[in-house]
Amino acid sequence: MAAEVREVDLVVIGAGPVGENVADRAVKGGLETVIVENELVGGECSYWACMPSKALLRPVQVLSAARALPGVAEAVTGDLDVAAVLRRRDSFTSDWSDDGQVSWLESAGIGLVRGRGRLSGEREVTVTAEDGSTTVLRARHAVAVATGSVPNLPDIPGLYEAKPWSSREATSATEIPDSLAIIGGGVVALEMATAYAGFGATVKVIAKGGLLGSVEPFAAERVAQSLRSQGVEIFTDTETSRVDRTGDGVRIETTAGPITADEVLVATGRTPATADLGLETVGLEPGRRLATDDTLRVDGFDWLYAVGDVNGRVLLTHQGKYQARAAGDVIAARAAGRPVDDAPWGAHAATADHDAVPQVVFTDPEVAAVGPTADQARAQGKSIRVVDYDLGGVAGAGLTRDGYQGAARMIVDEDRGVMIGVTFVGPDVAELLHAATTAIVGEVPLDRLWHAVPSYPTVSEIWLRLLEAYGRPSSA
Ligand SMILES: Cc1cc2nc3c(=O)[nH]c(=O)nc-3n(C[C@H](O)[C@H](O)[C@H](O)COP(=O)(O)OP(=O)(O)OC[C@H]3O[C@@H](n4cnc5c(N)ncnc54)[C@H](O)[C@@H]3O)c2cc1C
Ligand SMILES: NC(=O)c1ccc[n+]([C@@H]2O[C@H](COP(=O)([O-])OP(=O)(O)OC[C@H]3O[C@@H](n4cnc5c(N)ncnc54)[C@H](O)[C@@H]3O)[C@@H](O)[C@H]2O)c1
Repeated sequence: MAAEVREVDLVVIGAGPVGENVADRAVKGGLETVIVENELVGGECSYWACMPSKALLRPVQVLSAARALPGVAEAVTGDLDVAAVLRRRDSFTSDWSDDGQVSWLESAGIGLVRGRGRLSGEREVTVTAEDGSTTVLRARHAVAVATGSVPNLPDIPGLYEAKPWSSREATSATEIPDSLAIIGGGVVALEMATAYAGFGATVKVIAKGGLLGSVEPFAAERVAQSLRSQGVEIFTDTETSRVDRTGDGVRIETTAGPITADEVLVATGRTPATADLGLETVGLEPGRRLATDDTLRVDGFDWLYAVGDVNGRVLLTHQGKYQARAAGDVIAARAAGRPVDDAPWGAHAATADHDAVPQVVFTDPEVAAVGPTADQARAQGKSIRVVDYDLGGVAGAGLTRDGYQGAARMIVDEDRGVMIGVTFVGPDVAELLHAATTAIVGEVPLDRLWHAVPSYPTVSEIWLRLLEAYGRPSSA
């Protein structure tokens, strides 16, 4: 069967949140654009990651909040209705149908070609559909790779054969096992430990190092304490040497002794999805991340872009979509010969990837952080001052729940008089984060920040307390 050949301005491989946004911006910039998708339009985030995981976590957090509030606690007499929680989760994944997202592609003027896309030479992508038919897509201007990432499976004897869960099975489960062991101590591990413990499963976390390595240690410690208080067993600095599926579950040999459970979830990070992408046809090594400049153009190419998880810059949906806006716009600008604004903080540069990446870990308590931790800032050679404050001491926090426990840290760059990093840990801190991101990106001087008055009595009063603890610069 002869391959169909099509020529368009831009070919995007991967219709996750990032690929969709690259395509949308490029179409808005005047480019004829086709997107290639092998599974579901919407990608990992929509069906097996952000959306279903947060849909699983929210009821657990709400129940915990209700139980912490006298007058409300008395009204909550039962446990979670797990079947109802799973049904609500299904609605967020549209029952794993991408009809809605396909309609959106159509309305946005983006062409869709279903199948596995592989580079087959300069500016060329060959798509193999499920029925084996092929389409050759030739790009007049650019190819953008937005194929995301795949879970790591560590080389532990017996693990592959034991058919462990990945985050896909954990986020799409239709039944909750009585017990779940989790290998890994990162974000996926602790969010899923929170959800499954909330559903009544016995959860054991096996981390080869510490927990939540990317956040301030005091925040990770509070999450660990809370999980332990819910009955989650946490083994840190624990190596796994073997995994076997037994008649009634799994048996995991570790340096802390054997651990048994009905299921085992492996949450040990992710690898850029470049193994089967035809990278060798353009002189690149398969399996590696595609390193880019700040306009998301792959180093050494003038037509190849890599956006989102696949470039390994930041593995977060919102940051990938931020990159996508820059990439779609710059591809369109370069194609039309319009000026490119790739200076730091310019319209075509993903500068925030380096200095101002916000992330919320939706555990209970939540961790919300942006910018470097104190250790990271010191390692960067910055002259910093660290300001800590007890979040539970803020009037709004006390109103939010009785015995509110939380902490806040602000990191100030003493040479510039601006904050560069903020961490909150506590119930419902997620929505506090954007104010911090705004102040960091805007490089708002601390003496001006005193004029941004938080409403009373909200949790946002933490900003005033942090500034007071630092001291008003003009009155020093
Ligand atoms: C359990 C979990 C929870 C998460 N929660 C959050 C969260 O709360 N907030 C957050 O910001 N981030 C979260 N993340 C991270 C987030 O999911 C990713 O950063 C995001 O999905 C990256 O988007 P992407 O478009 O780059 O890749 P993906 O979403 O992985 O999309 C890539 C798409 O490309 C397709 N594809 C791959 N190869 C090919 C090919 N050769 N041909 C055609 N199509 C191809 C795939 O099928 C997929 O649809 C979570 C991740 C996990 C695992
Ligand atoms: N709320 C959110 O923003 C959110 C939620 C989930 C996932 N994510 C993103 O998805 C990505 C993947 O999450 P993740 O938790 O899988 O990765 P991660 O990088 O957060 O954590 C990986 C964990 O696995 C451990 N590990 C690595 N190799 C191991 C091995 N061989 N044996 C045992 N343990 C090993 C590490 O020590 C670490 O604790 C992250 O980059 C994260 O930012 C974000």
